[in-house]
Amino acid sequence: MTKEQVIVTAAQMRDIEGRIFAAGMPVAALMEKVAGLISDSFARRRQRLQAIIPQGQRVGILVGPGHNGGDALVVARELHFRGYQVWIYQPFPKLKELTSQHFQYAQSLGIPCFQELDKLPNCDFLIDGLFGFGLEREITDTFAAAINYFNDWNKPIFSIDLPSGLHTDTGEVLGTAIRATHTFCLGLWKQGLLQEQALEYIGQAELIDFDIPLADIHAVLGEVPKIKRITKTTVIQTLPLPRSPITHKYKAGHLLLICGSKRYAGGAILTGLGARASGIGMLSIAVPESIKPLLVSHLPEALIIGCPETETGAISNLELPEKTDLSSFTAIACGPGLTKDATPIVEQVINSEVPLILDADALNIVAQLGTISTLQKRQTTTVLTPHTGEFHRLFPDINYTDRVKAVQTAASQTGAVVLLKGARTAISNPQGVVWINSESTPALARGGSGDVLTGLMGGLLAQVVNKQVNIEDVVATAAWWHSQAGILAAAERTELGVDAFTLTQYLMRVLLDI
Ligand SMILES: NC(=O)C1=CN([C@@H]2O[C@H](COP(=O)(O)OP(=O)(O)OC[C@H]3O[C@@H](n4cnc5c(N)ncnc54)[C@H](OP(=O)(O)O)[C@@H]3O)[C@@H](O)[C@H]2O)[C@@H](O)CC1
Ligand SMILES: Nc1ncnc2c1ncn2[C@@H]1O[C@H](COP(=O)(O)OP(=O)(O)O)[C@@H](O)[C@H]1O
Ligand SMILES: [K+]
Repeated sequence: MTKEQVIVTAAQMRDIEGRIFAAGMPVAALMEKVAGLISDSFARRRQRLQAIIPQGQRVGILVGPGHNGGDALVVARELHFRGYQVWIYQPFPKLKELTSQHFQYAQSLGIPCFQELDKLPNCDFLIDGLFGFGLEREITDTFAAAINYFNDWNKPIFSIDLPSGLHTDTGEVLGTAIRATHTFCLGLWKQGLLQEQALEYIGQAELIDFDIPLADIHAVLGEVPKIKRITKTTVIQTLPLPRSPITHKYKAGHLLLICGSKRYAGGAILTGLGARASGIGMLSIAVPESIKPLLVSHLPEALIIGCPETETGAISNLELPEKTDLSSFTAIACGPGLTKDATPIVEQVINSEVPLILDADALNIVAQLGTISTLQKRQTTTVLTPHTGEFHRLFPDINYTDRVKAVQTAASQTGAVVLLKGARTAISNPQGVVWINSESTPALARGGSGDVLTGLMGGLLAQVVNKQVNIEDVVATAAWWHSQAGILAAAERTELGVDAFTLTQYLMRVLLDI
């Protein structure tokens, strides 16, 4: 486990912090260290912003009553000595002791301090140290008004630990919250920063590592924490790289994709292209007979299985080649573009004993058949990849405001690994081990990008399923890879330039970078 993978709640962070202090680290020394690191990072970022804000020397520091405010005051002092024009806004009648001492010292240095909004001078940046992980109740009255006022300034805001007003664990807005352009998360990632509802407030998030001993993290979270961020480390451990020099095509997985209909032919192509990018040894794609020529022209390396079709152009029954049955495949991915008319096909694959990914229409069909009763029958690996709408159809009784809890419940009820898609995709296995994909791009919010993910994941699963890997690690690796391709593509082509086909062309580039 690396520190970049760790995710903590406020209570866990407090316990970890408590152990450090109990071991002898003085609170004031830790605050100095943290604030020094923040000041360095702020100065580096400000330099990068200089092209946009040429003068950029005037900094307003927002100070709260607790140690988040203390951090901010040390940053104020540091920036003052580095030649910035600093002022402080501190409206609270009572401060924690250490914070109060730093406030007194800042005043003695002649840094202007204000309690009222209408007296504040102009500035180029704001640093937000109003509340950190100590915020547990709604912000109201003067303090809420102040936050809204600063948001309206439209200046870059750098938040210390998390944007003031966000709940540390759920990411929900407690009354109102600072809309930061940048967040310096201190020590370990707070769970709230990885929740979708917090995203509009965080801006760019950066972890400030202040050398928390791993032993303290393990003591509080256990040797293997349950909820983690997906990072390159997991991905490198999971990818089927390097390949064995003596492998052959049948050893590198045989994936069966079941997808597409006359109406949704493109979905089948995108799923196939996603699978192609995974490096799969053998790829078979079952589609309705009438779209077979189209698939052949896009994926000449794949075995396209043309199946009999319904009047509506959906697959009516799986007609596999001679001497082949479902057990001939190492994995099956089923769903994109199928339409609901393919119900018998979905029932058939669910009854097989092959590792199975269900997506899109296959999920809607499962919901109609009865999610839990249908999936509990399965003896082998099942992966479900719903977006929020599909999730709701599958699990109408699960509240998904806390997406982490929702995905854990869904996985435990069905015995499947569940991936809940979104801006911050969350993945859980039935035992509640969760991965959160914390780097992505809204460029992916386009029809067809989920089909690419299903193909990619199917291809990975088929290659590694018989090796000693956790299925949730494979699913997480596919999600990470897919998002990184989106990020890379958006960097070169803007957030509007990443259609699903283009996305498939960037998948391989991600691997070159690792
Ligand atoms: N973890 C670490 O290792 C390190 C942590 N560090 C820093 O400490 C921060 C945590 O500090 P913290 O515990 O003092 O809490 P913080 O978030 O500053 O604010 C709580 C204060 O706000 C008040 N308050 C609460 N709600 C309110 C409301 N709605 N409206 C008005 N007031 C409200 C509450 O007062 P009370 O509840 O008593 O009224 C309390 O005084 C952390 O985020 C990080 O920046 C670093 O310095 C070093 C390394
Ligand atoms: N705002 C966003 N930020 C990051 N990723 C997103 C965002 N919106 C959607 N995505 C990703 O894009 C993909 C969309 O999948 P899905 O909704 O199944 O699309 P489709 O069914 O059209 O292929 C998912 O992987 C999802 O996580
Ligand atoms: K803050």
